[in-house]
Amino acid sequence: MKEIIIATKNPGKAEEFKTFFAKFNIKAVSLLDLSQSIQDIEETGVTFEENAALKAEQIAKLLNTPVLADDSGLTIDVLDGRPGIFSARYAGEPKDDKANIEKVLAELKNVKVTDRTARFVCVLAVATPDANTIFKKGYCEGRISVTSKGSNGFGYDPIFIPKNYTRTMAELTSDEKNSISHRSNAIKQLEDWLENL
Ligand SMILES: O=c1[nH]c(=O)c2ncn([C@@H]3O[C@H](COP(=O)(O)OP(=O)(O)OP(=O)(O)O)[C@@H](O)[C@H]3O)c2[nH]1
Ligand SMILES: [Mg+2]
Repeated sequence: MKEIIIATKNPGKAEEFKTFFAKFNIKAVSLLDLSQSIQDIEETGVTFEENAALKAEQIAKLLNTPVLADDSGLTIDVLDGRPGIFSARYAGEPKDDKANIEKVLAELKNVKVTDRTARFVCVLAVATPDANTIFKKGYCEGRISVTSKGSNGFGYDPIFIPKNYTRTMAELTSDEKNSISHRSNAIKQLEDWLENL
């Protein structure tokens, strides 16, 4: 079976990549699966693209093999796009999904339902040792709920209601999330590349 390294230490993302790539008969191996410990890559970029490239290119160089990285986040219109590239650590170090959710809900406390529009963004970068890095971008439109609901998924899923749904992303099954998510919309654009892997 073909394999690809996914430069992530986020177990929620890793699980989603394994499910997507199994459909292409490709085994997705995350940094959590490797026996050697890999240092954290500093995400010093100012865009999703820059951070995805930093992760993919540094790990591709280290392992001398093609590597895919995902930089993603939630952008909320009334917060001028925050938390954006800072989504993982919006409430500070260490990374804490629950604290991030509480911070967002507090910031949107007095914001009415129609003004709570937001979207998830996912940028994938594929780095190979001897070719230019390629990028694909996917979105998922929706709005921020008033309370946190559901226990599937990760991150902000319990407070994100996708467009045309009444349940939060964390109340959807993983198949439902994977059919509409920002990550699946980005991966769909990689299909040709995956077929030639
Ligand atoms: O509810 C969510 N459903 C999703 O599907 C999703 N995708 C991204 N996010 C948020 O954005 C951060 C990414 O930051 P990020 O790209 O730097 O990843 P990360 O630091 O978690 O892991 P790594 O891949 O860098 O190792 C994550 O931690 C989450 O807070 C999501 N939240
Ligand atoms: Mg990160």
